[in-house]
Amino acid sequence: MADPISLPTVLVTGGAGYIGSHVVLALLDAGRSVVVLDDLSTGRGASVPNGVPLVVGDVGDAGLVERTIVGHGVNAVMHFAGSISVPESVGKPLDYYRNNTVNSLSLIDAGRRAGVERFIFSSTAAVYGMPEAMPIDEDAPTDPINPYGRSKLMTEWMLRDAASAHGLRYVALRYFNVAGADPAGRSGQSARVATHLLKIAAQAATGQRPDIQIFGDDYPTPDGTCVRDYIHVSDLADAHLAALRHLEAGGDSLVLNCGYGRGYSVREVLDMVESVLGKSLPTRIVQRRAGDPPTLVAGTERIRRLLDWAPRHEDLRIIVETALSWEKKLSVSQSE
Ligand SMILES: NC(=O)c1ccc[n+]([C@@H]2O[C@H](COP(=O)([O-])OP(=O)(O)OC[C@H]3O[C@@H](n4cnc5c(N)ncnc54)[C@H](O)[C@@H]3O)[C@@H](O)[C@H]2O)c1
Ligand SMILES: O=c1ccn([C@@H]2O[C@H](COP(=O)(O)OP(=O)(O)O[C@H]3O[C@H](CO)[C@H](O)[C@H](O)[C@H]3O)[C@@H](O)[C@H]2O)c(=O)[nH]1
Repeated sequence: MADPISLPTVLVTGGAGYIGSHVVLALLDAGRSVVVLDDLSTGRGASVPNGVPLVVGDVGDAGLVERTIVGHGVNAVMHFAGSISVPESVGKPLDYYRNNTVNSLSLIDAGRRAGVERFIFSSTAAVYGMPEAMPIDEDAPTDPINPYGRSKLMTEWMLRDAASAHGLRYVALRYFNVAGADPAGRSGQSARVATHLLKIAAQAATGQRPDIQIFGDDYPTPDGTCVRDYIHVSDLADAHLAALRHLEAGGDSLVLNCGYGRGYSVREVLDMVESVLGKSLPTRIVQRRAGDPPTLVAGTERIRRLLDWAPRHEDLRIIVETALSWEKKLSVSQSE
């Protein structure tokens, strides 16, 4: 294990949220020291482990960011803080450009002024829009179809240009469908407003909603429902550590997909939920949701090769089991 004294602290923005909290755990497990900056707009203070400093504030507050970097001896930033709902971004585009693009600009610039040389950014498969060829590799055209995807792609561009001009190096990770929970039960998806398929299914499984809507069963896919590449959140966290090690070893800037390269349909995911539960759940076929591509599957050759990343939780059953265990734990703690 690395000596925590000899390695600089990592600033994790959005570390009180779903994915950020799993990355904080992975960093601690690897013996790294961490400081979290989060405004708790969707995250929970309780998701930040005891002993990890939590700075409550806005990632767009450049003075606060610089003081945090200098005060904690930070030399790498992992940037998760942002707004994440595609449909909300269509109704409130300027909020998304402000929180995702403008605040990222402020963070990158504050980091640069304070001497941060390594930056890892949460990007998204939404930058590809409606791609034709599957699996999607990183050289596929980027053509996002909503403000969320555009707000993230602009941040990738800012990082690319800042890297050329100012010597920082970065890894932009384009996540596909993140799901599951820490296998040790320390964190999980705790969003107050659920939109993701597996979170919705977990809420139905724990009696928090009467049924699950399936958004369309007339897509050009084997069973008519949309196909997605679900990646376990702890494997995604490992990818962040691998990206950090890559940058710390002097590696070049990279843009990488994060997925497994294998797709499951909505029905297949719900079948697995029912198999794990040992009972069926009420489902309803409703209209297609606007903006859903039929199939999104990541090309993963690049991340496996360049980061030497080897996922440990690739089995859909593990993703579903960990998500359900977390939801049970959360619903018990919320009812207490
Ligand atoms: N969940 C997914 O499937 C998915 C897919 C692709 C990309 N991403 C990206 O991953 C990142 C993390 O997503 P998540 O699912 O953990 O969401 P989340 O909402 O659980 O986490 C976001 C965190 O950022 C914080 N935050 C938001 N705006 C902030 C601000 N201005 N200043 C400080 N903190 C702020 C929130 O309080 C929250 O803790 C996001 O950037 C998201 O766009 C997520
Ligand atoms: O109640 C639900 C919820 C979802 N779905 C379906 O399940 C699939 C997965 O939907 P999610 O909302 O879980 O995830 P998305 O594929 O829409 O979105 C994910 O991928 C996007 C990129 O395309 C963004 O990165 C986004 O943040 C990330 O969660 C979609 O076909 C959706 O229509 C349902 O049928 N019923």
